[in-house]
Amino acid sequence: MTLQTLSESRAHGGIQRVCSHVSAATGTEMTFSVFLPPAAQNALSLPAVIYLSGLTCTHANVTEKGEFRAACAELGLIFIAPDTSPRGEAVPDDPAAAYDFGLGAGFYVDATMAPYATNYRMWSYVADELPQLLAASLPLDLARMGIMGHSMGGHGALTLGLTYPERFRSISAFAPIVAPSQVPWGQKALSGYLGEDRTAWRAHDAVALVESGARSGEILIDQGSADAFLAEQLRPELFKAACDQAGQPLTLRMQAGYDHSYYFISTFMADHLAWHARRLAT
Ligand SMILES: N[C@@H](CCC(=O)N[C@@H](CSC=O)C(=O)NCC(=O)O)C(=O)O
Repeated sequence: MTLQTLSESRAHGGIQRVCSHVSAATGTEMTFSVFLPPAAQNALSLPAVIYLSGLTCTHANVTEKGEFRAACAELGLIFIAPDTSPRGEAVPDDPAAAYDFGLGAGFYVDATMAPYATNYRMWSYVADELPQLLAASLPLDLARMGIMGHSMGGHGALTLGLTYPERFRSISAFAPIVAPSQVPWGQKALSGYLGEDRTAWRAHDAVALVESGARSGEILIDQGSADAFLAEQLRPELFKAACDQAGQPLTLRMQAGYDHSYYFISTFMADHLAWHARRLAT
C-alpha cells in the first residue's frame, strides 16, 4: 500500500500532512490528514487519537476548523482525521443525493446491502486498515490509541470504542448520534447499509451496545444545548440512561448555548485531547 503525501505544512512546531492511498477495505482512493507533534521528530512511539467527522465532511473540516494542533503539539499526540465515506465515480451514492446517506455519510459501518457493500466499509477502514497503515511509517503506538468524533463521527467513535476497548483505550464525542436505531438519520443509514433486520443494527448502536454488555473506560461527551439536532437526532439522554443502568462510566456535559458547529467543537477540543492524553500516557 503506497502512501502519497498530498500536502505538508509546518504547524505548532510539528507537521500537518494530507495523504492519500488506495484502500483495500473500500476499494477506492482514500484521503486523510495526520498531525505529527514536535515530539515525533525523536520519539519512537507516540499515542494517537482518531477523529471521526460528521455528515457532509471530509478530512478537511476538522483539519481546518478543529483547532487541535496547539494541544496535540503540547501533549505529544498524533491526530488522525479520515474521510467519512469512500468516494469516486464508481461509488454508489444516495439515489436522491441527500446529505445524510451515501457520499460523505458512511456511518462507520461495513455495509452488507447492495450496491453499498463493495465500497462502504468504513468500520474496517477505521478499526484496522488506517491504524496499521500509519503505524508502518510513523512513530504511532498501536497500543495507545484513542477515538473521538462529532455527530455521525461521535456515533462511530462510541461504537468502535465500545466494540474494541483494547484497541481504543479512550473515547470522547461532541454531540454524538447515540441511538441510531431510534432516530431518523440512523434509521435511514442502518436500513440502507445493513438492511431491515434490526438485530444487525445493534452492533452499530451505542445505546444497544451498552445494554448488551459492551464496556469501556469512562467516556466523555460534550453536547451543546442550542444544537438544532439535539432533540430529534442526537438524544444524549438515551445514552446517559443506558450507561447509568449498566454502570458504564460516562461524563456528559451539557454546554449552555452551544450549537452543532465547529465553533462548539473547537471550544472544547483541547479539553478532549487532554482527556485522551491522560488515558494514553502509559
Ligand atoms: N443540512 C446540513 C447538515 C450537515 C451538518 O450539519 N453536518 C455537520 C455534521 S452533522 C452530523 O453528522 C458538520 O460537521 N458539517 C460540516 C461543518 O464544517 O460544519 C448541511 O447540509 O449543511
